[in-house]
Amino acid sequence: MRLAGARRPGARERPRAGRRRSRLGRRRGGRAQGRVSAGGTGRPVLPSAARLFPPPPRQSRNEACGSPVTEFPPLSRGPVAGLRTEEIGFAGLGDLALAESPGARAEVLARTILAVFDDYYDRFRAMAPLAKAAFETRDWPRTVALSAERLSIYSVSIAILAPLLHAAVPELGRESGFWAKVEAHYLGLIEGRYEADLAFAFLTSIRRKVFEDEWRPVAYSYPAGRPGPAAVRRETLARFAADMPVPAEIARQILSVPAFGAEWRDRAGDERLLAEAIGRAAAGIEPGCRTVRVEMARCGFFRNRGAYLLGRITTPSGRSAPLLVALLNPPSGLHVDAVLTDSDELQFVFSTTLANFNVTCPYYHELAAFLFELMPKRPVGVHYSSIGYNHLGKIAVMNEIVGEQRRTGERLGTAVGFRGTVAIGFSMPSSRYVMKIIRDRPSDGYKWGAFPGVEKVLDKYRLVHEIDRAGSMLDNIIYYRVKLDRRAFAPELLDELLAEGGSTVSLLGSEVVFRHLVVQVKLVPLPVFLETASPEAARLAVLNLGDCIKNNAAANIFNKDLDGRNYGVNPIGKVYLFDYDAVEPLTSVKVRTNTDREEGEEGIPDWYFEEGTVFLPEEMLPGLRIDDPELRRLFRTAHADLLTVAYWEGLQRALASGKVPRVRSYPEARRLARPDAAAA
Ligand SMILES: Nc1ncnc2c1ncn2[C@@H]1O[C@H](COP(=O)(O)OP(=O)(O)OP(=O)(O)O)[C@@H](O)[C@H]1O
Repeated sequence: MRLAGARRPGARERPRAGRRRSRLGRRRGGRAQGRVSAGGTGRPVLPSAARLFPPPPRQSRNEACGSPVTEFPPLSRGPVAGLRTEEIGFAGLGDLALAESPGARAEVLARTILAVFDDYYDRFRAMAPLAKAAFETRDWPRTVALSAERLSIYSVSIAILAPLLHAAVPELGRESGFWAKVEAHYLGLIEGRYEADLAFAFLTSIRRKVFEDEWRPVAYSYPAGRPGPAAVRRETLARFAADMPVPAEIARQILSVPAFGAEWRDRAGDERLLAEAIGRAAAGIEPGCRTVRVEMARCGFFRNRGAYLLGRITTPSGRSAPLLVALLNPPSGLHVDAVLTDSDELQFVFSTTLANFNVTCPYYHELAAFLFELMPKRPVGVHYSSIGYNHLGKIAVMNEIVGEQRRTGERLGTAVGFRGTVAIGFSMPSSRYVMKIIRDRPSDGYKWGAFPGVEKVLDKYRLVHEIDRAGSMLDNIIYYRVKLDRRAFAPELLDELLAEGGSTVSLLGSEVVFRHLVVQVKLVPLPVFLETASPEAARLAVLNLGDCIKNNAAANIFNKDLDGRNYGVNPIGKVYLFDYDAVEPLTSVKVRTNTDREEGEEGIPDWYFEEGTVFLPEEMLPGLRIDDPELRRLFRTAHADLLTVAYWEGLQRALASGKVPRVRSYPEARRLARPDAAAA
């Protein structure tokens, strides 16, 4: 971590944790240089000149619809309401007493695990219709609760069942061949099911938990006995065809796909506007085309206060554009808010930096494949995660990384950019991912006093995975007990991993075993990006950096290490925070100013001695590592509010009172132009 707003490492004093008001604790030389302090800082602060009622937080430039940001959740998860796993686990295991042979016991165990999986999967699937109903009835707290429950239900089921199995089936730990028997029975039981791969992944998760075993990607081929891909695809996508100009009738059919049970504000008007938008997109990809085909996923995508319909527009020459219809349901009624037809814009709506979608379609492979066709710049594994199949996404991502390595023969080496003091980042040159581990101890240059330990840092990464990342923080996939081929590592990296992360990394024959491994999508670290970017791209990145900081804040996430090195730029120019060891709830931060100063003890401001994180917004700019004076000016002008106490305190008040700012996920310009738009 680095100090927010800090100069280059070494250029300023490191704040000490827990500094108190004391003559011994004061700094010499007048002005303290601390922008954000993990411990205390101190010097007098005059009553702030901040306005009592600051303007509401500005909406981010790169976003535009309506998804409320959830509040900062506690680190520990509560039980999932109504989960029957424990009940089922006990009931199933009762039959073990009757089963005498190892084969019979293995079968009972396989059936028990499958019953728990079925319970989990039933509940998981029930959540999408519930999310749809919550959207229709505007039950927003329910929507947020469902989204949180959906994220945790898989791991909670496993966490409950694994110790039960351990206690009830002692031979699990003793007899090495017993698990193979369980697996063989289980495979027989799930054969032919559509969700067999998910069921199998569930078994391996249980196995990993029971054995505290190393983790290995589940390579499970499509099981036979369920509809083949073509048949399923026909069921997954609805198809429409029309002559140009596109008639409103086509739009009517598209809007009927999820059969919304809510009152429309002006359905006929929406049908007309949607048809026009489709026609414009078709003409855009093939000027003068006479006909158009539209394929729509036969489901609704629900997230926070929004619902989305997803499809593709194809012209006679075979050119195509994605189609995303964004709907809102405010008290004035259900309506189409925006229509998007650009892949990069869709990519942002489907970003895993936002909450997952609840999707009313069970065919997750076909949906993930369709999403990949529409947004090919994102790895396919990430598409599974964006529709809530995080575990399959996790497997797909690991398979992709292993596949990338086999295909390119590249080796894992230290990631491009600054070496972290807390983490070691590594990747392959053409990989789409970065992996990292947390060091046993921070390296020189660590600025935050006592190191809280590897687990506490991982907790922060887990926390960010579990919240709505407000379109501004990368998701983290955390693997436990994963092993990778030793030959994939550059020797210097391997030496560093073993030396600096010995409690996490070890060698096991030809494998490197990790107790934890964080994987994120690879970005270009901001300072590296700015070194080579065109002036236009650099300007956009600097503007997006400000938006990113604002969206972090709207999610109640404050990165006290406000240093440009912790932010990265993706292929479509968006900026995200990727380093989480210095994140804190914004509501716990003390926002202070240097400009208004009370007479304090020997000219030292009171905040210098305050406990906790003290943040001086006016001093944040130097730390962002925007070296070009023109770009710095641009940031200062476009994001002047970020440099004020009023902005941050206003946001803190909004968060504290539950008035959580909305995060928008598509550009304002894509909203449908209506005569009543101002009123909406
Ligand atoms: N998602 C990512 N995309 C690209 N590079 C990354 C990513 N995550 C990490 N890196 C690289 O790995 C390095 C270390 O990662 P990270 O910033 O998380 O470490 P850290 O020790 O927490 O940093 P700090 O010392 O600022 O606390 C980064 O400086 C960057 O070069």
